[in-house]
Amino acid sequence: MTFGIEAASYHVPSLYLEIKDLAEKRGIEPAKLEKGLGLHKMGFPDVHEDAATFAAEALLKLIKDYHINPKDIARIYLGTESALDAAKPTASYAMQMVEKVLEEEFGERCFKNCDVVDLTFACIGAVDAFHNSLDFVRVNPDKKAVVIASDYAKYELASSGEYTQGGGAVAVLVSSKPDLIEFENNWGVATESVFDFFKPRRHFKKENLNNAPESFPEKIEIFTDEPVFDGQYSNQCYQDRIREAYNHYKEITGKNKPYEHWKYLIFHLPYAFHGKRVFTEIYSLENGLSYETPEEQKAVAKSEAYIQFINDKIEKSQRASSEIGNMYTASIFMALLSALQTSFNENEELTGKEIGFLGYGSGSKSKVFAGKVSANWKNVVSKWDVFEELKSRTAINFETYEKLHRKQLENSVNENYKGFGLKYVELENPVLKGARYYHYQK
Ligand SMILES: CC(C)(COP(=O)([O-])OP(=O)([O-])OC[C@H]1O[C@@H](n2cnc3c(N)ncnc32)[C@H](O)[C@@H]1OP(=O)([O-])[O-])[C@@H](O)C(=O)NCCC(=O)NCCSC(=O)C[C@@](C)(O)CC(=O)[O-]
Repeated sequence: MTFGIEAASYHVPSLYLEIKDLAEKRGIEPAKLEKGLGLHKMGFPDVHEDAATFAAEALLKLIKDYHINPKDIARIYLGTESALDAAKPTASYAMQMVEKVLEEEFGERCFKNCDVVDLTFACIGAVDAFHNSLDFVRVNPDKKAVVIASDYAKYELASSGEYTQGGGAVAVLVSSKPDLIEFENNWGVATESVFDFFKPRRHFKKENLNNAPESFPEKIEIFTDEPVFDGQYSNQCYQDRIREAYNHYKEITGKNKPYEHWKYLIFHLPYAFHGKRVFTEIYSLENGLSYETPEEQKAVAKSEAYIQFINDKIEKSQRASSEIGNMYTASIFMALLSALQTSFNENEELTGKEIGFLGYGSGSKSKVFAGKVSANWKNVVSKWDVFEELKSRTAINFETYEKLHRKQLENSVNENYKGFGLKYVELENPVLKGARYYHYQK
């Protein structure tokens, strides 16, 4: 029996900012962002969009496109680091939104017996949900699981993370009928607790706040959606963890140079060119090349053989990322969709080809694993149109972007949007304060 991904869908934020507009306003050379990091557009959520609406859109699309009976979904595990609540899972919001839309066809509470939860480990949380759900279907081969990766990658204005912002969701159906990719059960894992990127409770003292009212507590702790991070250190942690997880994968499988057997290398992409920039180390180790000095490292990156390797095995997975930015947990899944969509559009045959995955989540952990493309993959991919759909987003200017970022807009940019949207957050009723209410516009 085989296990893996039976179907997949995605959703991206409805707005975007041209990276060159951001570069100009921040006094950064556009070529650094476009040619150095591979960034072209930055996906950005409208006022009514958040990680729950992205997840709901991807889930509804999955169910509709592949004619899934929602009652056959035994669990919905959602990987996110953009949780809207520290107790109530974002998955429960997404599930409720979709349940309402499906009510007419499937009756009330079609997810009544569905196991729903969030998993969090920065960008690798959805890989963890996927790993766990694969185990679940291996034990229960007659059951189906949905894994959703959904996030909004937001950084402080004018920080070095700002140009890597993005967002969106990918949902996959995991089952014993892996029409897209079947996965082997080998997981290279590497973990180390570090502070490369994290979202702690921020501490504020009353004495440091301007005009704090008398009733204000002396000290408060709040979560913000903007991380504390050290960019170059996070690059190093990423590189170290994927090397360790890759070596662990080699150890447990006994495979020699596994990357050479992979048609595509699918990375967690915090920005489009990250995978190809960091893989130089593993590539050098595998090929006996010196990798000590910055000059040696540059020489590997610029070598004809490495450039050919990138063009063959990584470039197609970067394309969606260049148009969206970091999707945190969803980035690795979107990198997969990007590569498969491109192969599909180019009429390439992938059946039986092996794909390697290198996941990373700050804080920090990497998982390295592999799967094989199934004979039915084209039927699954025929439901997507990733690059065409990206063209239907609305462009925003820099002023609108800053207002959205600062939460200064009351109304959505696209007021007549279709699909799920946040209607309001309860602020008065003491027993519902903070509850979020969503609706669906046809
Ligand atoms: C990612 C960094 C650190 C990048 O930091 P940076 O300082 O913007 O860029 P850089 O100096 O590292 O690289 C710039 C590249 O542009 C090139 N360049 C320069 N000028 C030009 C020019 N004129 N024309 C052409 N190319 C140019 C330059 O040569 C270089 O390319 P290289 O040669 O090294 O390949 C920053 O954006 C950042 O802090 N981002 C936020 C954190 C982050 O994304 N970290 C990534 C690893 S951690 C991770 O992936 C986890 C994460 C973040 O997703 C969170 C989670 O797990 O939840």
